[in-house]
Amino acid sequence: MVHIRNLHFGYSKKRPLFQHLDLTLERGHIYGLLGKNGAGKSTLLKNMVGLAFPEGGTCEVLGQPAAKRLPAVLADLFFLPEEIYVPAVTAAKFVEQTAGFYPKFDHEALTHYLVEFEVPAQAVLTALSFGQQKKFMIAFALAANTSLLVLDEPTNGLDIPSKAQFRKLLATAFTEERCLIISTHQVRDLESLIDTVVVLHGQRIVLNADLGELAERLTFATVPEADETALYSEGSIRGAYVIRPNHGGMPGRVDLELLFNALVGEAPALMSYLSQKQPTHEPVL
Ligand SMILES: Nc1ncnc2c1ncn2[C@@H]1O[C@H](COP(=O)(O)OP(=O)(O)OP(=O)(O)O)[C@@H](O)[C@H]1O
Repeated sequence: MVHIRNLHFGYSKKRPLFQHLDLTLERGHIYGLLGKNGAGKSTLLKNMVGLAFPEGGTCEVLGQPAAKRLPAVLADLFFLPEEIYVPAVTAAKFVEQTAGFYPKFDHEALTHYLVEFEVPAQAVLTALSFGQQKKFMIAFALAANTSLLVLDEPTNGLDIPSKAQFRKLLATAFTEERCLIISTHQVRDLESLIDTVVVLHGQRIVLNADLGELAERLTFATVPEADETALYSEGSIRGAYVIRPNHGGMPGRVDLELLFNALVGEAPALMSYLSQKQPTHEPVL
């Protein structure tokens, strides 16, 4: 679905944002793209959807260079940017004017999503609150039914019930034919939704791993004191949060926040442990 090889990109020559960046995304997965503020998540997504152009390397989407922005590719991908701008028309008018660009657009699904999100369908879009506008666009993005759906910080501006609703609707709209990538720096918003975690750090992808596999390989715990078995530890008022190897125990919950902190803190023991085995669908570390 998305094949990025040896991507080089920077807004200025002096400050490259990506160097030797590789990433593969496949159908049937919901990817969570995590990275610190300014790591380049939005920029990476823009390269994928043909709104930023690689300086070196290749970025292919649906078998075509993303930068070509071929109509057939654009009809089968939807990109929802972090900042949204809606026109001063009703939802119905917006749908009438734009749904035609997406051959698989599902009008019934849109009605259902708008009801679930409690977005008034008759209102002029610019008269809606920012959160309501965002929910309208998320509903539209899901209903467009494209093979590739790229959502940049979709939960920004959503209240707590809407975030839960967002996770529910996304899970409903997902099929094995689709590939979803969602960026966030609010790691907890994606827990229980994504199946694969992608971490962007230091100009490259430092992790692209299946959550089930991570749960089999790692355990996350709070202990009175970290010992030498910890691959990574972080002090807390209750003791220490630790990541340890899971030696054949039951897979538990992956603490995405702790894992993220470890990866961007460049925890060498964890990096080395994870690199010992090739994950199923992308080189890690
Ligand atoms: N159009 C642009 N022109 C010049 N620099 C830019 C442009 N867009 C982004 N940048 C810079 O590129 C870097 C990465 O920005 P980007 O928005 O991709 O990061 P991000 O990981 O999405 O951040 P955040 O989590 O804060 O949204 C930042 O230093 C930013 O200032």
